[in-house]
Amino acid sequence: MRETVSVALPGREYDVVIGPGLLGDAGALIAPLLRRKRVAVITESRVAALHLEALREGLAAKGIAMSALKLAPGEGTKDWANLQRCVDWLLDEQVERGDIVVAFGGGVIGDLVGFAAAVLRRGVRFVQIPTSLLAQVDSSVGGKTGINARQGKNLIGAFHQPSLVLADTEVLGTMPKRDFLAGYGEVVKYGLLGDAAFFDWLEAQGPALAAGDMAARIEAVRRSVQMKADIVERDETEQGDRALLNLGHTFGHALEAATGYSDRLLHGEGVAIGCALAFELSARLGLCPQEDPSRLRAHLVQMGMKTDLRDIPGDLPEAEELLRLMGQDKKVVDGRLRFVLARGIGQAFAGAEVENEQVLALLRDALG
Ligand SMILES: NC(=O)c1ccc[n+]([C@@H]2O[C@H](COP(=O)([O-])OP(=O)(O)OC[C@H]3O[C@@H](n4cnc5c(N)ncnc54)[C@H](O)[C@@H]3O)[C@@H](O)[C@H]2O)c1
Ligand SMILES: O=C(O)C(=O)C[C@@H](O)[C@H](O)[C@H](O)COP(=O)(O)O
Ligand SMILES: [Zn+2]
Repeated sequence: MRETVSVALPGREYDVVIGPGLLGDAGALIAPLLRRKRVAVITESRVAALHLEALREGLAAKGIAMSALKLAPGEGTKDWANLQRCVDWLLDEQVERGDIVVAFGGGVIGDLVGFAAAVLRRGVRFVQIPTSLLAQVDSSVGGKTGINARQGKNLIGAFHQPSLVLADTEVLGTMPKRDFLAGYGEVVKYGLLGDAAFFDWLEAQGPALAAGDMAARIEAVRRSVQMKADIVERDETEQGDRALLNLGHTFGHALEAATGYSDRLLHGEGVAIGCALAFELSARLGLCPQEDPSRLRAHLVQMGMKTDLRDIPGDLPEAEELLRLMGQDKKVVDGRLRFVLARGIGQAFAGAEVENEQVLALLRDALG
């Protein structure tokens, strides 16, 4: 039950290995990349308590020594202070240019540690060992790394591809349900953006996947990663097609900013709500039939996920303020928002210009 997806970027090809029990084999899988038998692992306390020993043992099985830095869990860790902490620690550990840094955790750790590796000694190689569903299906692949700024989400960062990704689907067994379902928001995104058959499959298999069915988990990770790899191979630095992976994010990132990157709204929850809004906007603009946003919402409800602005606890700012926050989106051109919209499920397209009034009307209706 092991799958491998290759990301074929010229000169920087790497494998994404997917399946149960990979932590135990981490030493064998990482050893070919090493010049000396040691790695510096950066993780966070929740993941460390559950899985760091298994990783240590897996590395030790091939005589690889491991030192570890444990950060605090949560989105707040993706900041300047923790970037500095990572870089300081890696320098204190005398990590050389030829060494490997390991990011062991969810998307927060992957983004932060990948960025630290990108700037350390002007770039050292790193391995992603994603432990959350979101990180396995999305953030560990494709090389977007970075931290959040006061002004908005992921505004400081670099493209820095990992040298290897090990997605051990067994570690997903310890994920809290809410975090797991947030990651499912990105899985649904893949069906919506370019693969209607995958969306059909998720409608049928989503509940089994959430209940822990290993074959379903491996299949969901494999299909998502394969789609991401195909897109990243075509457009590594988001000059065109890669923006498809941003479906739902213009809304989602603004909502994360509006809720202070707190646990009122997790990234994947914002993406799911953002996808619902993007489909609703597409239907209002006559781009897709109204059945599509309805079908999407029905599936999110079936999975027990948030679908609406009204599902976010606490007060949200008014529509005008949400639109202002959306203005920090990296797809903005000449000060104007560009949306990823859809002509139907599995048929997203990037670069859509929409009048502010139409976005405001949608947001006002959604805020109720
Ligand atoms: N670089 C990219 O392409 C990309 C793509 C998507 C999302 N992201 C970023 O990823 C972040 C969200 O990632 P996330 O949802 O993994 O968040 P996260 O890293 O905060 O992990 C979610 C929660 O799950 C816990 N956790 C992780 N693995 C676990 C396990 N195996 N068992 C028990 N608990 C576990 C963590 O401690 C945390 O509380 C956001 O910052 C988002 O911007 C980046
Ligand atoms: O890999 C990509 O490209 C994505 O857009 C994937 C997203 O799921 C992810 O959240 C990404 O970090 C968002 O990128 P950003 O450029 O909008 O910050
Ligand atoms: Zn995302």
